[in-house]
Amino acid sequence: MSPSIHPLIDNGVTKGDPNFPGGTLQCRCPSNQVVVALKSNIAHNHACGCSKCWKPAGALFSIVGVIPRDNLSVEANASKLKVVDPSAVIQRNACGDCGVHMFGRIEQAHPFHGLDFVHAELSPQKGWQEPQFAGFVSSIIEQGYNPEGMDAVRAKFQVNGLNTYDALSPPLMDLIATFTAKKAGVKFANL
Ligand SMILES: N[C@@H](CCC(=O)N[C@@H](CSCO)C(=O)NCC(=O)O)C(=O)O
Ligand SMILES: [Zn+2]
Ligand SMILES: [Zn+2]
Repeated sequence: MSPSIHPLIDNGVTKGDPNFPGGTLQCRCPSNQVVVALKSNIAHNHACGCSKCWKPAGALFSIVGVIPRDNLSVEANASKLKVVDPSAVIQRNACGDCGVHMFGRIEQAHPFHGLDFVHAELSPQKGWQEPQFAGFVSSIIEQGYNPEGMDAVRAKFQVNGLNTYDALSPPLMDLIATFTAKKAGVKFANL
């Protein structure tokens, strides 16, 4: 049987609307939901196998994308938000009642500073950017996934048109390396 990666991957990836204007995210409480407004589409949406990103029950992977922090505002029940792990680079603000992560924010100097991490599946609107790749794939082993099943996991992503990486995608890794090089004062040259 093929592994259950995430409902948005298992049933085939649905393309988003390239002109999607944004929408809202809601937590999963039956009442008094935390509501977050997003003023644009997300970017770099990806499946993440790391141990820290929120996943729906039964899923091996999270689906998470980024949005400029200025495009995100909490519209209702902000008082329910709690930072899951204050020592993490990404400060994941979760609903203290239902546990879903509403947004992750980076407050320190970091290549992704200014971008918030969000889960579009918490939105009632359709058209968000579809997942573009799978990152931190090998990290699922750290959470107890049998290493013998990894070929099947990677194959399932490939069948759905998603490349797999054990960190992030090449454009994001290039951003991280550029930030690190600039901080060190490296001068770029066409060697
Ligand atoms: N093996 C570790 C990896 C954790 C990790 O580095 N996660 C990345 C990706 S999260 C979304 O893409 C990261 O940037 N983490 C920073 C943070 O979580 O604060 C594990 O599985 O835990
Ligand atoms: Zn909630
Ligand atoms: Zn992650």
